[in-house]
Amino acid sequence: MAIGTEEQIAQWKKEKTVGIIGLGDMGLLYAEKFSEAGWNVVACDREIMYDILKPKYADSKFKFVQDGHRVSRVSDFIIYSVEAANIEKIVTEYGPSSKVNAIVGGQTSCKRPEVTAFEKYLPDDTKIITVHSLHGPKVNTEGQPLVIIDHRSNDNGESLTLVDSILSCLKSKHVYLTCDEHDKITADTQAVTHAAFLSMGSAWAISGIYPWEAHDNKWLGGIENVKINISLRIYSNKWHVYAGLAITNPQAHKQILQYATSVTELFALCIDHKREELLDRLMKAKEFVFGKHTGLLLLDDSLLDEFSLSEKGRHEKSSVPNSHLSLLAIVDSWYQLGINPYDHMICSTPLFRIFLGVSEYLFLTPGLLEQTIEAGINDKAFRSIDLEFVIAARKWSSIVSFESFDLYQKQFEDVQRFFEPMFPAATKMGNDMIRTILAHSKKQEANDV
Ligand SMILES: NC(=O)C1=CN([C@@H]2O[C@H](COP(=O)(O)OP(=O)(O)OC[C@H]3O[C@@H](n4cnc5c(N)ncnc54)[C@H](OP(=O)(O)O)[C@@H]3O)[C@@H](O)[C@H]2O)C=CC1
Ligand SMILES: O=C(O)C(=O)Cc1ccc(O)cc1
Repeated sequence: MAIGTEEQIAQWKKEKTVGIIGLGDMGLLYAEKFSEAGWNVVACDREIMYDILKPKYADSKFKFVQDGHRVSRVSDFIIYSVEAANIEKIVTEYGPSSKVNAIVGGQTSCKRPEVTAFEKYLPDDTKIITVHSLHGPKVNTEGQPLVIIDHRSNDNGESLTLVDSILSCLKSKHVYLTCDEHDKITADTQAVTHAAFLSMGSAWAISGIYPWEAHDNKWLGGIENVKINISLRIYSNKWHVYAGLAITNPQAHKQILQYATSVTELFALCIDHKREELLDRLMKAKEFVFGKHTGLLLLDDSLLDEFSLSEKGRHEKSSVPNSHLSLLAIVDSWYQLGINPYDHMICSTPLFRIFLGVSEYLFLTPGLLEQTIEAGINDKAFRSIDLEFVIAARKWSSIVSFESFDLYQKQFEDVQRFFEPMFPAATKMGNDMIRTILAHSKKQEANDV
């Protein structure tokens, strides 16, 4: 990271303006952080919302204006923090108002469509340096990966130094990539992670199950708490974030399809009682993904026992062996696609790291994988929910490959309604759980050095 000298930054804070178009969760996070750090910030939301939102931002440190034209005209670094599906339309509208020589970027989760819109609609004098914070708005920005893509600046790093300096107040880890490197990595990491947790939520909802309440202790214990809390965390968010990330990234379609295929094939091996074939396939996947693993595990199951959404779950310890189809399938997908998930750690979201952590725990805890395979083959207790999980994984994959934002929204919101009453408790529990996991993984990193 090349940030300016103290004097240079102090001077820039007097002269330069940062513009934010779209004051949703991420835009507001940036506007508040930058203005608190002493930068001049001008921000807007949808024009028709101006009068309604004006009182809300009256006491803010940033200046709230009517629309993206007013942001663009005065800003030296403009960030579009809007829905991915609307990026082209919004850049068409405000792009031509960009200040001469401004640096323009965005926060959308897939960069090719965003950069294509910038190339098409921004004046030639503008520079394109775009960003992506690899975490949600409720996560502490400190130490999280922040991707920066210097796509068009041609000024020997001068614009990049300004951008790095502005972003430095987030205290994130700056990761420099090209647009296509970014989209490939996020397809490998985020898109498949979301597909798995979305499918779990769909399967529970369609079966009318609140897993933390199940009388037969099927979803008790640390790994189960992770599945429940992360799934509910995703469903408590806005559907367009996940839809945009998966649908607009062609590289994600292939990964999500492979995940659905792995889920289906592993389930078929279980119900056909093809034990040897299942074992052989999972051992190959284990060797490919975890063969070179040394040191401590990212996660410890017992660390997570207390994060149950039910009183009973926090106190009772006797869980039943689960077939863990969702976790077996992710490791199988990585193997089938030749992806080493550890290669992407530098550029990973908290949810991806947690998903890798529980998969690693399942495959590397002595005896657990064998117990899981046994449950998958012989225990009928999880059959019906596993069947719903297979259907859900395939449904999500079809929706993404048909690029249907409408179906995505409908499918997402159906499940969202089912879990809605639990969101306040799940958000609190999920935040505590993620904080514990992140603190634990920092300790592991220190131990591994
Ligand atoms: N949430 C997350 O965890 C992360 C999201 N991202 C990405 O960042 C972007 C923003 O996400 P997020 O903040 O969560 O989403 P939000 O929906 O909270 O924010 C988007 C905001 O942009 C507003 N908007 C829409 N059209 C315009 C316009 N023409 N002019 C000005 N504002 C407009 C929206 O208004 P309205 O609601 O009325 O449409 C909304 O307030 C998305 O592309 C998302 O994929 C990236 C990292 C993390
Ligand atoms: O951590 C995750 O995967 C999240 O769900 C939050 C998130 C959503 C969209 C992004 O572009 C980046 C992070």
